[in-house]
Amino acid sequence: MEKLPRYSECFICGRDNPAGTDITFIRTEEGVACEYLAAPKHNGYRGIIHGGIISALLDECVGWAVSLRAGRMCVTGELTIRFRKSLPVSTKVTVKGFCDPEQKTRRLFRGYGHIEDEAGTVYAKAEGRFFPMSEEAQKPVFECLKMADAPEKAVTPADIWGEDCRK
Ligand SMILES: CCCCCCCCCCCCCCCC(=O)SCCNC(=O)CCNC(=O)[C@H](O)C(C)(C)COP(=O)(O)OP(=O)(O)OC[C@H]1O[C@@H](n2cnc3c(N)ncnc32)[C@H](O)[C@@H]1OP(=O)(O)O
Repeated sequence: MEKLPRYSECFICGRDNPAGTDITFIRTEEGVACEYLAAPKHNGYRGIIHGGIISALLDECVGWAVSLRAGRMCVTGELTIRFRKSLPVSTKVTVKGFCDPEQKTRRLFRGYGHIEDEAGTVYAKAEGRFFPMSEEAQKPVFECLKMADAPEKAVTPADIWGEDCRK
C-alpha cells in the first residue's frame, strides 16, 4: 500500500496546518484509505467530532480515489454525507474512498466512501460527483504536492499515474 502525496497547508493532509487533521492517505487495492484519531480540537458539540470535519475527511479521501481513476486531480462538484452515528472524540477510525467502477463518461466521476471504527461501526457515508481538472488547471496543484515520506521532494503526474497518465 503506497502513501499518497501531501500538501503542507491542506486542512486534511497538511503536516504544517496546526488546526488540521495531518492525514496521510494510502492507495489500497480497492481505492484510498486513511486513519484518523478523532481529536478534541475537531469538536463540534462537546465530545463529538464536527460534521464539517467528517465531511472534509470523506471529501478528500473519495476525491483521491476518483482522481486516481480519472488520471487527473479532480474537484468536488457535489458531495452528500449521511451522518449515521456521532463520532466521539478519541475514537480511532478508518476513512475509505472508492471510485464507482461503472464510469460512463470521463467528464464526471462518481465516488463514494465511509468512516468506520475497528469494530466495523459505520459513522458516516458519502457519495459525490467529481470533475477532472484540465492539464493546465492541475499544474499549480503539483507545485504544492510533496512526497509523503520526503516533504522536500516534488511530485509529478507520472509519480501518481505512471508514464501512461492522461495527457
Ligand atoms: C482539497 C485539496 C487540497 C490539495 C491537497 C492535495 C491532495 C489532493 C487531494 C485530491 C482530492 C481533493 C478532494 C477535494 C476537492 C475539493 O474539495 S475541490 C473544492 C471544492 N470544489 C470546487 O471548488 C469546484 C467548484 N466548481 C467548479 O469548478 C465547476 O462548477 C465544476 C464542478 C468544474 C463544473 O463546471 P463545468 O465543467 O463548467 O460544468 P457546467 O458546464 O456548469 O455543467 C455541465 C454539467 O455537469 C454537471 N454538473 C456541473 N456542476 C455540477 C455540480 N456541482 N454537481 C453535480 N453536477 C454538476 C451537470 O450535469 C451539468 O449539466 P447541467 O445541470 O448544466 O445540465
